[in-house]
Amino acid sequence: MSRNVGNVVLDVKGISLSFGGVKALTNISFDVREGEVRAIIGPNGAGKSSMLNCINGVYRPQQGEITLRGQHFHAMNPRQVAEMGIARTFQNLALFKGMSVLDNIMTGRNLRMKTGLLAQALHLGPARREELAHRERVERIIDFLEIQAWRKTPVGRLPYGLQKRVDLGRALAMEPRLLLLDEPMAGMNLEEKQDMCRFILDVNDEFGTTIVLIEHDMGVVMDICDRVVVLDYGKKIGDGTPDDVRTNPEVIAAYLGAGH
Ligand SMILES: Nc1ncnc2c1ncn2[C@@H]1O[C@H](COP(=O)(O)OP(=O)(O)OP(=O)(O)O)[C@@H](O)[C@H]1O
Repeated sequence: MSRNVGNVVLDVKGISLSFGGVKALTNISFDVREGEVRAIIGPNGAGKSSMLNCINGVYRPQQGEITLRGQHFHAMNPRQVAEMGIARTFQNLALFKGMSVLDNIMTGRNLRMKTGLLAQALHLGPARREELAHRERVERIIDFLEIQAWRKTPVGRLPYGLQKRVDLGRALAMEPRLLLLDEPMAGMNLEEKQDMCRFILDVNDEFGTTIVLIEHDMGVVMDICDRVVVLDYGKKIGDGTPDDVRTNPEVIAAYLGAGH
């Protein structure tokens, strides 16, 4: 991969997380560099989603620390993490099914809205102007993701692959510098996967967004990622380029053992 990768932006150090007796993550460390596409892979239950949830402030690990551009965010809630420029999409879509594509993506702008809800509801001058500016940005995202034809369609009526694209749009509306994608290709057919890969690479290329993604499809991981972290039973068993991890005996054993 010939991508321009810079300094470390996200530094995960010695993270351990348990739920009662279940150790979801044990002493996990890895870093993410500016501009790279980084994957987290591993068999089911390996701890991948838990790791993303630690990064975006949903879970508070019992041990370890995470820094974004040198700033600690151990005690931050998801909103504060989002304000630092981290957005994410979810494995199980969390869209408002009855709302249009446009309105769903608009919800991603909430974080950036300055006027209060009351002023917005009353369409007061500054609120109206602000809304128009947000609308413009959302329309640009809709163009970028090539979903103009469904702007007014309720999201629940769209095929699954398009819903995933809307979910990506909502995350992009937050103007993240670091984008976390939880299985962006899950449940998609080949064509939808190819489209999603193209959009992920375009986001990375055109907006310079750093991307961390969880993915089960090894072909996708090998094609679009610069470096890969491999988790198994909450432990890190591999970390390196796609070629490094593909030939790592521990990784091969974990996947064979899990029946992949
Ligand atoms: N909120 C929770 N409460 C209790 N246990 C949890 C919770 N979240 C995750 N776990 C446990 O932590 C471990 C790691 O789960 P996690 O969902 O992070 O794995 P994963 O690699 O994302 O799996 P999958 O590929 O199936 O999504 C599992 O044993 C899971 O049951």
